[in-house]
Amino acid sequence: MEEKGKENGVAAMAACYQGFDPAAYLQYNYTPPRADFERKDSIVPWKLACLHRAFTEGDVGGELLVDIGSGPTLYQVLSGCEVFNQVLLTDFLEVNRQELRRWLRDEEECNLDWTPYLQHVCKLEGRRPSAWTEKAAKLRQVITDILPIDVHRPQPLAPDALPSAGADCLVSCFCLESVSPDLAAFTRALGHIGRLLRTGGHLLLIGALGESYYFGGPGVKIPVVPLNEAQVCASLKESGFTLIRLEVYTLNQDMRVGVDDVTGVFFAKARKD
Ligand SMILES: C[S@@+](CC[C@H](N)C(=O)[O-])C[C@H]1O[C@@H](n2cnc3c(N)ncnc32)[C@H](O)[C@@H]1O
Ligand SMILES: O=[N+]([O-])c1ccc2c(c1)CN[C@@H](CO)C2
Repeated sequence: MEEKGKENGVAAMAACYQGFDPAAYLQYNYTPPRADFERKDSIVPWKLACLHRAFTEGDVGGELLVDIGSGPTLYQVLSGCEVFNQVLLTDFLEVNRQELRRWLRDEEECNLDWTPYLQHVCKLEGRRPSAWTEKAAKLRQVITDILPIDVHRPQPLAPDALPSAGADCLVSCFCLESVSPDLAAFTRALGHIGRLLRTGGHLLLIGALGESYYFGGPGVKIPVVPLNEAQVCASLKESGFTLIRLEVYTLNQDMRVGVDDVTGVFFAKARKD
């Protein structure tokens, strides 16, 4: 595609995000039924189990974990914060970075109570649920910054954001396919974030399958690149990753709540060649 065409597509996506509403987004996706810790078929417990296993099975380690496109959510680093000494959160929008800062500073006006999430991950770790306060303290200790990011730039972060060797591990959830105008841009963005990761470092990627749109707030309809498993695998390979494991969750009717048309969720663990 012509350079102009690529820039127009990316600019159009950025315009869609101007109406993104963190509180609504959290309400749509991070409350029951999609986040019901009593339901075996709920999506969020499935994601937390994938992340817990991936962070704790022994091959992932180092100093620095970076979360790409954090949005207003913290769940994606609840297991990783026990493995890395430093965690960086990132997002394109100031409203999301503000939401995360509010939680970090333990301010009242957070739009979601993360306690059930902290308690659930403590349980996965074999700790008593009341250890959630220790996990919250650990998170506040290891998250050292919340940075602006644009995955469509060859250098998604500010030049001095990372050590020269890069991050030891990246996690990214529902970002690339939700911010890219098409599959080619998705794959390019995957390559851009791959450059933030050291050789041999791990990427934990969660994303939507078969999704063509989602609501980022009331009336804020955001287009999504509809992905299938084969495309995810091909894009990872093309971007210099070796796939270690791919897991897929298929939504049942109860999980389709009208905020998107997602049909499945993938979890990929990969290593940078
Ligand atoms: C669907 S949300 C995912 C949020 C969170 N990671 C989760 O798991 O729910 C997509 C996020 O990508 C961010 N975003 C939008 N454009 C971006 C870009 N060009 N580069 C990086 N992130 C972007 C949005 O601000 C939003 O927080
Ligand atoms: O069920 N979930 O846990 C969940 C969480 C976040 C998102 C989805 C589903 C589906 N839509 C994406 C945006 O493309 C955002």
